[in-house]
Amino acid sequence: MLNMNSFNKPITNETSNNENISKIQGRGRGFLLKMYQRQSSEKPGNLLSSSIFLTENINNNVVVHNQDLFKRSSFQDCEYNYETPVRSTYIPPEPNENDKSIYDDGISSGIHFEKFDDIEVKVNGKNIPEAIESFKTNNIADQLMENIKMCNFVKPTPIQKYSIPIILSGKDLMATAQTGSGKTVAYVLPIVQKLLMDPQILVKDRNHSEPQVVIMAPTRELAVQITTVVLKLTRGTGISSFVCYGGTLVSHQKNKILKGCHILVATPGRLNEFVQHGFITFSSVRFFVLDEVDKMLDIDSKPDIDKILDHFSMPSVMDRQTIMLSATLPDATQHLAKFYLNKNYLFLAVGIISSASKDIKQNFCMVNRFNKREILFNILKKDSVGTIVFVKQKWTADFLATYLCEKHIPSTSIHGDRLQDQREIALNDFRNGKMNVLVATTVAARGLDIKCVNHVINYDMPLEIEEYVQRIGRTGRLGNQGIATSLFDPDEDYLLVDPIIKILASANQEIPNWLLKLGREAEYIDANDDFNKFGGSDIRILSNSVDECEEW
Ligand SMILES: Nc1ncnc2c1ncn2[C@@H]1O[C@H](COP(=O)(O)OP(=O)(O)OP(=O)(O)O)[C@@H](O)[C@H]1O
Repeated sequence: MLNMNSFNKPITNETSNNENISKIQGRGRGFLLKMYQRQSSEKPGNLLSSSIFLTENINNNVVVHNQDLFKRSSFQDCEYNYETPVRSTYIPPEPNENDKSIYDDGISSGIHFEKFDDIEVKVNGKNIPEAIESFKTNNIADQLMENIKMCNFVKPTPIQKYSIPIILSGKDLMATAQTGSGKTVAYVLPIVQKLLMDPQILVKDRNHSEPQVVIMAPTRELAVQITTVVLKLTRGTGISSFVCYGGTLVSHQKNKILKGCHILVATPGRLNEFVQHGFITFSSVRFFVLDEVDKMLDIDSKPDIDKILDHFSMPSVMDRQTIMLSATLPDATQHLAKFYLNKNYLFLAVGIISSASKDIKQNFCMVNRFNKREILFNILKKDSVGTIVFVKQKWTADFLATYLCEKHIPSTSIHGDRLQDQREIALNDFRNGKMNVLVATTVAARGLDIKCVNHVINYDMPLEIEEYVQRIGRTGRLGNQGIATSLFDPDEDYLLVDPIIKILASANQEIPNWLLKLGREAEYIDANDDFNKFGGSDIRILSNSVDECEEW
């Protein structure tokens, strides 16, 4: 039987019988918990159950974290890959077309929503259509207009003012705007309008189906969220949509896909699986969207995207419309992305490229690896409601969530080793306030639009500045104010000193003296450095390959 006290013993004692001892030295209790489970579960009658954990260790008024963790058999963390994951049998809940409650989950615009209009917008390229000031223009279909009203969208956000006419004009688009500024609607709405204006027969048979729109997202939860936006805007239009993503029962998704859909939202791995089996071909594709394009074209995901775009059935760039968006758009991504776009694509940037939203108050706290956990607890014991805590590793997510539960702070975790139903339950529990804290790895860093997020804490700093911007962007959305607190360990995070200083300066935030000092000591920054020169631009301007550049 497991006693939590055993986790406080030195690691060497805990694992002294284990032949893998050298592997797990330095690991935390979350990791050990799983090792223990693995050992225990091998012995009949010694199964570790959540109820044991519950009764022995947690007071009744505290919600228990990850009961399911104890039932799981597969655990992988970086180099530790003990078992091949089992094929998932999870069937996600079906969206009900008549369920109007989906319209309740959007974030309401905050006090700074009107200030969005003051942000500088740049559009580069030829024949730029005029921006719209209201949704009521461009002959938007009545049913679509009705759906916009149901969403409570009174006027378009700046990215929408420009992207809607651009996409309606048939141009390819690469666009960037700060986190939480309505980029999803910025492409879904004009695509739906175009499908309604020019309907085409849906091609499908018993063996395969051909979506007309493919929207790709890097994470499963984001794909599901995008599908909800699609559902909100397509209600009553006859346009069908489907989301295919990993961690769910393949045969179930296959059957659904073979029924045909106009709009397919997908994560790369599962889509490729269906494409390889011939269940999906792209001959009917009219629109191809890469959301979070910088993530989709990074070293891990690009091969999957290439497979899809190089597929024999995929129409050429001239015969499809390609749209790419992200809040963070490094030059390197632009260099890669231009090969997937028509060469006359338009480049749209709202605000400083890759900058953080000014509605997020960014705090920094210098820590070391030994005092971090206590500092986190001290922050959360004051107020923990609606907090996402980001960590680097999966086991840290489970460990911290368990630790916080022990401290009577209802917490759950989301990371890539949790089964998909567990991930969705964790997210829903956080969304509906059952859990105050969501401890997350990078899987929750991008795109997630959750009403209640007041505070983002970087328990571990990310490796890249883009991820920092994306993580803190889970709060302070749509003109609402939010707080981000980063626990900065100079020994670990020294490479981020310079980019963080620039991000803080570009968002008009106070830069802590210790951070400036660290920057100067490491000679990262020049005393005369103009921090406000942060941000990128359309890469074609540097090479003089764009003929027209207009600024609004
Ligand atoms: N015109 C609008 N008026 C009011 N709310 C809107 C409007 N457009 C979108 N929203 C809402 O804004 C919120 C944020 O939108 P969305 O998630 O698309 O932002 P985003 O820019 O894609 O963020 P991220 O970069 O983090 O992915 C959503 O809750 C959405 O419903």
